[in-house]
Amino acid sequence: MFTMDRIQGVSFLITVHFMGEEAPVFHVESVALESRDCLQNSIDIGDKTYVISISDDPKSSISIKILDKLTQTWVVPTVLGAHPTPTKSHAAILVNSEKILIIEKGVALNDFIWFLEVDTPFVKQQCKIKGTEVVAWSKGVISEGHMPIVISGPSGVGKGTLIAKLMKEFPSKFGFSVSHTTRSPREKEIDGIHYHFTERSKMEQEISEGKFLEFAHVHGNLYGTSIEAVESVSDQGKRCILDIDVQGARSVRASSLEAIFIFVCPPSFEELEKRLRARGTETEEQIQKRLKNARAELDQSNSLGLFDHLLINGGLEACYENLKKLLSLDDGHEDSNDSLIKDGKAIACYSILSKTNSEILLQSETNEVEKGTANLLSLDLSSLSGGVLTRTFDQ
Ligand SMILES: Nc1ncnc2c1ncn2[C@@H]1O[C@H](COP(=O)(O)OP(=O)(O)OP(=O)(O)O)[C@@H](O)[C@H]1O
Ligand SMILES: Nc1nc2c(ncn2[C@@H]2O[C@H](COP(=O)(O)O)[C@@H](O)[C@H]2O)c(=O)[nH]1
Repeated sequence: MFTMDRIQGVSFLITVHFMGEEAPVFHVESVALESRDCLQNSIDIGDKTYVISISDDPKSSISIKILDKLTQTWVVPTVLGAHPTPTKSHAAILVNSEKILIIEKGVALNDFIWFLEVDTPFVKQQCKIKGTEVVAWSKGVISEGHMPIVISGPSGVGKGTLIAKLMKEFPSKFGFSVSHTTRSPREKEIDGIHYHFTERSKMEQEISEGKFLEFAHVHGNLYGTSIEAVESVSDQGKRCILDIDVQGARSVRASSLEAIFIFVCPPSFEELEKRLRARGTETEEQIQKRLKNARAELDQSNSLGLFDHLLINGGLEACYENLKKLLSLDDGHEDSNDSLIKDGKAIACYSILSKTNSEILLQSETNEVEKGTANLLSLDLSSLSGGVLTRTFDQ
């Protein structure tokens, strides 16, 4: 049976402080830290205590037990998601009432930050579906530069064309989230590459099993993004691109996947119709349906807090350049943490130094300075709750 993997997409910004540069800022308002690097950590949230222990079972690296303090009963929850790499020592700290941050020691540098989701919307939904206590692992992704990108816009506006250009120019940086759909393949579409073409009943079954991050009825068919589709892109160390409709974008916004949301607009409705017809992939009836839906999607593009960027696809080259600009790909910009992330072989040895409402500060315990890696890492907690991104309107 398919086991559900959680998305490695709960991302947060990390500021890297190098020794010998700015003196580190210590926060007077830091909470007293109860976290220790050890085999077992326990975290209190409301009436529950979450006990996080190194497991004897080699299949699950860390085991979770929950103590209900009112009834003094223990529950072993259903644990969803790809588990952290087995390790000998970890530290845990409460981020907020929804998530516990786990810092693993002695694992690859790109694999040491994990969240145990205990009461996120995703976990609440899964509790309802399964009728049991549920917790879910999600992996911390370092920096906004690795956040998945959600691209929406009316049918025929050029989303697929823009994505294809991006993937062609940056094949090792981006990976496409292959959606499932119940629509029939077009002439040149390949199963598993453009879509996973599937039967409605099979897809509905998998949706009910919680295997989908989002799904929507679009132009008379069912479309959806499986958790595995996003997970398999991040497993390749690539930034995931999702081409989904506005309903799907809304669902992703409400999920625990931190992403950048871009809406692509046509220069005019007439031009949209022209492109849709010129593509020649739909019947007249389907074109009419897609144009009708396009009006509704365009109306929703301004929904408060939904899209971070609106891109107008007038001239293709100009629009593509704007897309690259807003993804900081135009100026040789290299993410400040890339040196840290690329070195998957380096071993993490960070402990939790301080926590405020807005950040958690980690300190390296080894002398990483000579190796050129970070001595202090600041985890920006504001981006854990949706990340306020600047709203740009590109022409
Ligand atoms: N800027 C542009 N100027 C003119 N034609 C364009 C432009 N961008 C894309 N096109 C053309 O418009 C048609 C629709 O583009 P595309 O298939 O990429 O749209 P889409 O938004 O992915 O549609 P759908 O949501 O239906 O998959 C294609 O034939 C493409 O070559
Ligand atoms: N909500 C979702 N929408 C999706 C997904 N995959 C594609 N789409 C959107 O569907 C329309 C039509 O696509 P087409 O390939 O039939 O032309 C388009 O707007 C896509 O963005 C998905 O997984 N979820």
